Amino acid sequence: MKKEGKILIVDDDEDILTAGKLLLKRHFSQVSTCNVPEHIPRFINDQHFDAIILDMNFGPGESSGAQGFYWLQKILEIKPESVIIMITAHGGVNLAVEAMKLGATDYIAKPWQNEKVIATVSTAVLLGRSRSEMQKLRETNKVLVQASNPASQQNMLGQSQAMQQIQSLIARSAPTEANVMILGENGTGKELVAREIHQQSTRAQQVFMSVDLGAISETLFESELFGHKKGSFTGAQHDRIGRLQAADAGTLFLDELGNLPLHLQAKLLTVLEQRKVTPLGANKAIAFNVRVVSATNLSKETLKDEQHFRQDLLFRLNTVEINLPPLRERSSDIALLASHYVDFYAKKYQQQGKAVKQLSVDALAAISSYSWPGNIRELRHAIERAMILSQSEVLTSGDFQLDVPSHVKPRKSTSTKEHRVKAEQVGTTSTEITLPEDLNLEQIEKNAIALALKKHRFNISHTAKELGLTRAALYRRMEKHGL
Ligand SMILES: Nc1ncnc2c1ncn2[C@@H]1O[C@H](COP(=O)(O)OP(=O)(O)OP(=O)(O)O)[C@@H](O)[C@H]1O
Repeated sequence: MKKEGKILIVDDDEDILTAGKLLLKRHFSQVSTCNVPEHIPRFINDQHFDAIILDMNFGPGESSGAQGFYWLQKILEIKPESVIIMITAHGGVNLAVEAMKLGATDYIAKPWQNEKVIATVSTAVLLGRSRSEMQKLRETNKVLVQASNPASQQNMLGQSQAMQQIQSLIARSAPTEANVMILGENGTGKELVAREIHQQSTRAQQVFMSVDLGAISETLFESELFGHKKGSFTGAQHDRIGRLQAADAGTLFLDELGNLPLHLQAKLLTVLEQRKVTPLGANKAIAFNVRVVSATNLSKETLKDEQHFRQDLLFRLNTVEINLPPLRERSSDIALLASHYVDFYAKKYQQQGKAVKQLSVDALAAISSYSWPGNIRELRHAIERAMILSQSEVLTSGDFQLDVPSHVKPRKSTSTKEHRVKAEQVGTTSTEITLPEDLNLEQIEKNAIALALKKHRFNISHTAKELGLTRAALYRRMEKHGL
């Protein structure tokens, strides 16, 4: 039976070409021949060959091998992954050895033995196919890396003294291999800082792998991070590479580190110390090389409390510590951020006929004095919401309704059909939700999420927990409702 394999034979001797083609055609799916070496570039540029069989000498009386060496190098220049077998004259082993030093894979000595030729070419074809597979994977990997570090990523804005210090800390620590821990409330921009560190590091061309430790269930922790072998647990139908290995050579961003239970902290520490990971069901550890950037909204005090966080893991991760201040402590950045997001959403909603272009002076004053418990994420959402709802070109303070989100504000209605739920029933202190008359489920969901976000000061993990959702599911719903 014929094997898959595309082979090119290059020789100026027509008898060799005919004999080679007849022999190999019986065993491989495609055999092409070329009797003029100058045509090689056209052949290999036009199509892919798993193996190329190349004569050592072209032209009568030639025996130095110079032309063979020349074309060998030329092919490798055009397609470095090419697998080349040299044809040498009887006794030309020394030349073959030279050729292999220059990158040839093997050689066939003339006169050849058919079985030996088939065996040599079969091995070369296998090698050629795996090299081109590798090449494809490398290309795919490049695209994925670019997609994971999009150029369109939001720039870090902020000119306050605090932000200038953060920028300087990033610039100094990014080019080193030091592990960095970013502390800050939810929505202060920890992930943005992590991406910035990656971008300014020597690993910028490699992958940025984000792992949301708050979103991975305890049972899946090992399989997600370390990977698993097929059959290692019920449902493991294929081998799967873990995130640590997938991040190899790049930056591993451990988000929501504070959500990791103590026993999993121990496991994480072990693999980070050993820089080796054993996938579930495997018996061999695999080395990996990552630079770790982590983030948490836990306070320094909580992190230093052994009941919450292993101190040995803390010391491993916080070689450099970056403390992102809440937005209320850098309110001089609010105007810049707000005008950036007004422009951003003006472009986004242009097509839908939204005319908003700027903030009024009173709007700017209102948002500058608000405390923004959800930080920049809340500011961003507040601007988007105001722009969606506003009918005019200028946003006023009324468009923001900053003390309580507009959709959970009590209405002064006396309708007997209106159902009111006291705030205590959903655990808030002062807000009363008004359920709409038609009990529209979408609206109720939106209200519940907005209320829970506010209650938990935009802490995504706590909000998700209270709502009985995963963090990822909560993010999806926030996106859907424009929250
Ligand atoms: N300095 C900044 N300039 C512009 N946008 C910012 C800045 N910081 C944060 N943002 C925006 O605010 C939002 C929240 O940022 P990010 O996700 O990085 O915060 P976080 O601290 O990691 O949040 P969480 O703790 O909830 O995961 C994002 O939309 C981000 O683009």
